Amino acid sequence: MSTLVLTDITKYLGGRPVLRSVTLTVPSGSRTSVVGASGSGKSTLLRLIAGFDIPDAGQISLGDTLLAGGASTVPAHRRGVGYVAQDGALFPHLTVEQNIRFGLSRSARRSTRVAEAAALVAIGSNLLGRYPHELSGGQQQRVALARALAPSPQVVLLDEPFSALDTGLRASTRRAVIEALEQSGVTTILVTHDQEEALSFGDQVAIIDGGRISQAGPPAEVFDNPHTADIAEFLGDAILVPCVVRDDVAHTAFGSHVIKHDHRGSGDVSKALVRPAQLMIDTESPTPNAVIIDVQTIGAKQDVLLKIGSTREMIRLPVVTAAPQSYRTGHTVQVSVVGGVVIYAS
Ligand SMILES: Nc1ncnc2c1ncn2[C@@H]1O[C@H](COP(=O)(O)OP(=O)(O)OP(=O)(O)O)[C@@H](O)[C@H]1O
Repeated sequence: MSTLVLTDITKYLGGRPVLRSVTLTVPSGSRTSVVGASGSGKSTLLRLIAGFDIPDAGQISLGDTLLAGGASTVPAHRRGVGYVAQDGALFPHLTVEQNIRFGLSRSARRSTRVAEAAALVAIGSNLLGRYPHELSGGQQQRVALARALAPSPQVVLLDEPFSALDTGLRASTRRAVIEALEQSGVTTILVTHDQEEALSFGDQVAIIDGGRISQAGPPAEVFDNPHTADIAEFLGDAILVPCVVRDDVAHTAFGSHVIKHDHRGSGDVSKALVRPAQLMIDTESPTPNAVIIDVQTIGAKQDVLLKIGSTREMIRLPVVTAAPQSYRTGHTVQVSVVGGVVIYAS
């Protein structure tokens, strides 16, 4: 078993706490993404797991082995942890084959491990003799993953491995990497500042903010039920509208809604989270509740700015439409919400 457990990890750098009481469990063979803004502590967390640095407090264990935080620390090269850096960090003077072989023991070098690892990341034998500069960015990242997987590590750490790739290559490389990780069954942590990447990567997403994990759980659950309004906004387009709660129903300028999750705590004034995908616009309704303030057409998409009811609330809504003329500045429409809302204290 290679379940990775971080317990109460704290790390100071330059006299400042960079990680504060971080607790996270990554079950054996599963994938977790850690997402946070620049400087939130993501790379520091990976460095501690890899063994490049040690925590000031807390423990890191892998299966039954205490890696850090005990009487002694297991050194990086004995941890069974592979690491893939942002730019792949391939050795430029070594071929693909030599790069993948680099971390293998003498006996493993003679085995079929190099060919297996290359095949796992879909690097064909025709590329094995090439040097890194003769590969595309996506191929370089896949070779870097093959090099990390070749020694059969228990854990692989990916530090923003797709961020240097352009959009199309990024999506295809990500799919190839996920497939290779799935086949190898290795426990994986990916750190990224890209919310979509984090939400689509694995079994668990952990949000890190100012060195603390603010929420962790299955991606669909975390997206559906962000514990704070800040997390809701961080994870994707969020409309937060004032609401009044009466008889366990949330009343907003859009109408009345079922409350899916209530995070008001002791606060009484509240706001409701609505995702743009929940909004329906009816241009023919006899009971309009919003007026179109501005429309911008970008190809098949329209960006519609609406003023809701008699409030001062404005919302900007991306709409895909086959009939762009439906939305005109000054027209009234009815906006309704499909599904329930999550509410927070204001
Ligand atoms: N050696 C160091 N000495 C002092 N402060 C450091 C050191 N290394 C990192 N920091 C600080 O620790 C904080 C967390 O850094 P870290 O690199 O872990 O963040 P990150 O979330 O990975 O950021 P990015 O997405 O920009 O790579 C930052 O504020 C950074 O300035």
